[in-house]
Amino acid sequence: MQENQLYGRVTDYLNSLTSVEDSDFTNLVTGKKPNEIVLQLDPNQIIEDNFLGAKVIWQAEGGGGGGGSRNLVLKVRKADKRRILRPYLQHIHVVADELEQKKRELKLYMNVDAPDRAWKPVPFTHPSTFETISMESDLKSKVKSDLESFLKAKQYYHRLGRVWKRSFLLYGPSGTGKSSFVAAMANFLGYDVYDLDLSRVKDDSELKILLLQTTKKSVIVIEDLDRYLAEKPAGLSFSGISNFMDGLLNSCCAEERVMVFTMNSKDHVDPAFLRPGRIDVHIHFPLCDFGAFKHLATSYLGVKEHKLFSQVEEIFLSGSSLSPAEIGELMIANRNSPSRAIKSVITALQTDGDRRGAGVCGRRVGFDVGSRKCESGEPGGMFCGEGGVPAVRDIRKLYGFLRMKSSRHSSHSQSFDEGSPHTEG
Ligand SMILES: Nc1ncnc2c1ncn2[C@@H]1O[C@H](COP(=O)(O)OP(=O)(O)OP(=O)(O)O)[C@@H](O)[C@H]1O
Ligand SMILES: [Mg+2]
Repeated sequence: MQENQLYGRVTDYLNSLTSVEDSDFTNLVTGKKPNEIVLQLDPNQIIEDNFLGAKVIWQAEGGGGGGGSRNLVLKVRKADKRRILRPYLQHIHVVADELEQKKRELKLYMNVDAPDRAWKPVPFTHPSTFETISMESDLKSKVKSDLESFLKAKQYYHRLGRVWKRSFLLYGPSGTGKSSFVAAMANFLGYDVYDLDLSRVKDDSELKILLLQTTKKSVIVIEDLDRYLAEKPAGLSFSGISNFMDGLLNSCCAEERVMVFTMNSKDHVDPAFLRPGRIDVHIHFPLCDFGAFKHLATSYLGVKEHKLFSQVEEIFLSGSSLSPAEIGELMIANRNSPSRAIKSVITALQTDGDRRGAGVCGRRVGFDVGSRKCESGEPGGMFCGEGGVPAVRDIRKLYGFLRMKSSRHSSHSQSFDEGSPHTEG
């Protein structure tokens, strides 16, 4: 009568294999999340898997009447059995853990004022994902693979005697998608979010305590750090904040933290806060360019081409720009008529957007990985991606910047620099 937990874990593991998708048939069932569809082994279906060079076969055997199968039979060649069986089962446990982590309900913690002075959780239900954020797809893949390699790097960090954390700086004008991107990261990792409001923190020791109270597998976020630092706060010291950023205290008791700091601009921030090691990856969120506009038009209006596009492109090239949030709102408000939506964007670009984009090309769009990139085997520096329009691409190349293709509010080009904050030039 007791559920065999291994059965559930192996089932989750098998349902996640690409070979399920590749097979001639399988079952489709609704998942726990809205609109989620899960592939599920059919009784009598045979699935292949590979592990350490050995082929293994799983067969689900029907358990009569109830629909789902009740037994799973694993077939391994005799010659491979001794070598792979235990590590293979261990591998299934590890993958099942990761899948479980991704399925669990996430929480958003916020630090509250006296008298509690502690984290208060609420369910984290932000719908943002990397798919819903418009951003150069190359950049998006870089961020994803960066996060994935971080997740796998526990031994590596330990060997170096480093705290197992990764820090990101997201910077760019308002409405370019920085906060949405934080939510997308948390959803991607399946991590809880700790949203730290520094203005509610009394002093360095309270900051330390808050850090110690965070749990592993979490994203710790400080929004608008530039604004906070510019106000020259009385309670917190430089070393208090930088120790927090370094996660020093956490080295004894907790790991797997992703730290994210957002800023409108890093121009007036003490470079010591941004040095490699303290911030591993810099991602710039720029205002829209024509490529980003087209991406928004595709997602918000369902329009890939339009006769007004050439006029829009010209306006962008003349130096006008708006944030993805501003353009997105106009598109949502006029979503029933793409022509009207695009005309409203043109009007807004001509009035509110005049010259705002003048710095966009010159100021980069990129994805710079700082020094940490070297640790993961990649050279530090800026990666260059493709733009959407030849003329724009040329300008980007000229400045050596990588531009994000789409953005809505915050989409835009981002620079993802791991390691060297100066890569943006
Ligand atoms: N790149 C983007 N792709 C899709 N939607 C975006 C993008 N950028 C912004 N948006 C939309 O614009 C709105 C505002 O974005 P967001 O709050 O993430 O911007 P922000 O950069 O954090 O702004 P602020 O600096 O003012 O906090 C969100 O509703 C989001 O959906
Ligand atoms: Mg924000």
